[in-house]
Amino acid sequence: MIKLNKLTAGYTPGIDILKEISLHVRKAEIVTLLGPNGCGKSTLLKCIAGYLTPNSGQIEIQNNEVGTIPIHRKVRDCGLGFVPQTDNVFTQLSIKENLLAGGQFLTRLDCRQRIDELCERYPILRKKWLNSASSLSGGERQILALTRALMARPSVLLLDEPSAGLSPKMLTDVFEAILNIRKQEEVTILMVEQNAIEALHISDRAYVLAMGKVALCGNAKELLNDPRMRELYLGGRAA
Ligand SMILES: Nc1ncnc2c1ncn2[C@@H]1O[C@H](COP(=O)(O)OP(=O)(O)OP(=O)(O)O)[C@@H](O)[C@H]1O
Repeated sequence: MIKLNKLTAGYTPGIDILKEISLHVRKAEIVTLLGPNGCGKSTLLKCIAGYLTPNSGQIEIQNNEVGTIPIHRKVRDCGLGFVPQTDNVFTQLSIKENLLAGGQFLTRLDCRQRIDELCERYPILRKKWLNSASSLSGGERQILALTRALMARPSVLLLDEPSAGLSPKMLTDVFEAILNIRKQEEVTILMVEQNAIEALHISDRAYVLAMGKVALCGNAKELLNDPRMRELYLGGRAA
């Protein structure tokens, strides 16, 4: 579903942030990208999403090479949904307007049906329907961001730190929503997370990046108990 082959990318000519990264995410898997600050996790998502063109290597979504396709076409034509870490909702717009923006490539009827379907799942959206998104709590805003991305029925969802800034209770709610999205939509999910232990508990597999390279990868439950994981990333903490 997502396949990267020796992906190399950076922001400045001659300086590679990502160095020959190869990874894959199978259909309906949840895979988490972990690693210390600045190792390139968000850069990797930006490359897959189409904000950054790779210097070399291949990016496949649903077996199609998409390395040079810009984000709006990936969303419209390639089944991509992307929830960035910041600015992931239009705070000046209402909940209704945010969802309509997410459904811009749908027909009017399909858009209305999709909104009904998602509001049934997340009643808070209907409850605050005409309120501005800026009035939502952090957790509610994250649910809106996820829902807006789901409007286009993506087959692949990229999530950049969905738990950033959330309280433990909200983190649990958002991670539960992510698990439900996988179940209900059969969507393939690649997410970047700093809350490693909690993220590993809801993931199938994980990759740990260090200095722009894959340092470790494997089954999420096994990684939780892998001493190399503790050494590399958890600062010696037990999982
Ligand atoms: N727009 C940009 N222009 C130039 N350099 C950038 C840009 N965005 C990120 N970088 C640099 O790329 C490197 C990787 O950053 P990135 O945000 O991908 O790391 P990260 O692993 O997601 O970090 P964090 O966990 O702190 O969010 C860092 O050295 C960062 O300073």
